[in-house]
Amino acid sequence: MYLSGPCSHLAQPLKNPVAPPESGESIHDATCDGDGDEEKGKGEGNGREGMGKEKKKDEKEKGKGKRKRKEDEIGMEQGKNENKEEEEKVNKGNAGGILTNKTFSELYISEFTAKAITEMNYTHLTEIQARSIPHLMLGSDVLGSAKTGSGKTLAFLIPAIELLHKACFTPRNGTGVIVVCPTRELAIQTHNVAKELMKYHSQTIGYVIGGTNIRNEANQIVKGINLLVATPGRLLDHLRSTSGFHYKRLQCLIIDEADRILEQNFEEDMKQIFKRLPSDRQTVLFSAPQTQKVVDFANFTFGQNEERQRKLVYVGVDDSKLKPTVEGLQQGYCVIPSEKRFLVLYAFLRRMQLREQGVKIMVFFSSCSSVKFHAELLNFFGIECYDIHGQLKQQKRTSTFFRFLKEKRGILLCTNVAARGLDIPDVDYIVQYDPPDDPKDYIHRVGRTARGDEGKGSALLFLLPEELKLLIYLQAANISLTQYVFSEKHVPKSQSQLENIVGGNYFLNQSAKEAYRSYLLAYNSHSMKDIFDVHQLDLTKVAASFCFKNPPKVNLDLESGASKHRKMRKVDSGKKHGIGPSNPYGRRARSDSRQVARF
Ligand SMILES: Nc1ncnc2c1ncn2[C@@H]1O[C@H](COP(=O)(O)OP(=O)(O)OP(=O)(O)O)[C@@H](O)[C@H]1O
Repeated sequence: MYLSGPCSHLAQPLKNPVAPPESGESIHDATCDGDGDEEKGKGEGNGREGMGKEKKKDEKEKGKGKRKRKEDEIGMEQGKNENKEEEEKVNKGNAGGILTNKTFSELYISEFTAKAITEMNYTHLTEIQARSIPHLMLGSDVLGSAKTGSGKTLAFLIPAIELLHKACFTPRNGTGVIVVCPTRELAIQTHNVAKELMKYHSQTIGYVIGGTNIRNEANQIVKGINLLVATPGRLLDHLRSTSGFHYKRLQCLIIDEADRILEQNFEEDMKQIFKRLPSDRQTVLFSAPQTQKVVDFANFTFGQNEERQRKLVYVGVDDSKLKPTVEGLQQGYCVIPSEKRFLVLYAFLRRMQLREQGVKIMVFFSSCSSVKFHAELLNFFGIECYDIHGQLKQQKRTSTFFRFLKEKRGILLCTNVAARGLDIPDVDYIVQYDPPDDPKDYIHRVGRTARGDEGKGSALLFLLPEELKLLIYLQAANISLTQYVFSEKHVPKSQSQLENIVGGNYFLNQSAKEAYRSYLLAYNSHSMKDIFDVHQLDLTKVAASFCFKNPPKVNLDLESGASKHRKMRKVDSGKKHGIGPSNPYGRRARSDSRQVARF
């Protein structure tokens, strides 16, 4: 069931009807970055075929209480009713996968979009798509949440493109849809997916992100970009200073990874953005589940507007499922003393590299300096790897990202800048060399693997003995990890043995010191430092992992922090929690029947 013809109208009237199109007017690609790199990654992750045919009734909704609480908080009466009906209508189309039995051909969408979807090899909708697209197409404000890798991008892009199509937007009408993404790479990737979906449409598309030439972007914006993907800071810059930016007819504002937008301290920018954009637009928020932040964000977005809050439709796909990570993900941790961490990482990557079939690995660190240093060191030792972090020039960041995206095998060292939303095909392993900030960060990092329908992957968390308490916090978020122990025979005994293996003699430079310093800083300013035994860190051992025989002097300026910790130590003295390598989740209550598998 496709709607054909360029100007069929929405079931509900548009909020800001646009002027009729001028004949012959169109800019087919208003992409704002001269660097053609983003094109290379186009469609990489979209060729998933083999949609399951097996039909299986979905489990009845569980845990309604939890969702009810969320709904009450932001007054989503309408959403509650519609969700119930939707859940009953949408049945799973494949066991263990993310697809439903609903097909794209059942959607009331234009033939242009339908043709593009077919060419992208999508036939069935995922659950979040099946449940949110109908509401979005009716023009409702929607708050959508579903696990990582479950197809949220298409869920908001398809209705947005249909909206522009039905309203017959032309460049002259300016911007009709804005998609806000928290990171530059995610913005580029979202733009690429939208571009592929809009291949047969006449509407224009572009993106604006920090770190690129603002004047080139402004020139494109002035020509008219109907669907604009943007990072918040750069969007605000254009709203403030690009005089020909025509956004008064904006129909829809979409915010992807909404919780992250608040975390990254974009609140002020977002407030300014909301103030400038027409208030009668449709507003759409998408995020991973398990996050109170999204509810906060809905409150923040709609403020005092009770009417809007009441009408907001909440589509929470995985709220009733206990596990916040996907089925195809195998997850474990290993306890490694600091002086051995690099050696274990080296041994792990070396073994993976020797595998015949290509293996794709992402390794997360807590700071840019650490990524830089470890990339330098691993490349020196003959383990080729890419690196992405916030201190790289945007052009390098973008080109590295797309190179890794295309690789069949390879290693990417990164900070959390690569943790959210990025859809990198076929990542086999996520290694967390430094711990995540909190369970939510953990979920997003491991969400870079096992993506899409029946995706599979593994995640390995490196923990120092001082960091074991983190497992309790993960457990509280229903994330239970298996313990793995590295066989010592594969791990070089010491750094000097490693040097002998590669026959090299590398010199210590400023980057080692920088990395060591930022490691200590990250450790001390970690948002969950309260749960780490920071004061027990043995600096000599930590320094050894950065190739120093003796800890170098670094100025951390942590006087107050240190005394706070000493005080905390007094309060939290002894081993009340009972955590140790043999009992990583701490003392158990009698009723606790958790199983911890060990090897
Ligand atoms: N209907 C579909 N059928 C098959 N595959 C799909 C479908 N929709 C999306 N996918 C695939 O699933 C993968 C994940 O999609 P997407 O990036 O939209 O997930 P997400 O929910 O936004 O994840 P995150 O929360 O990490 O941002 C992509 O590779 C995409 O091509």
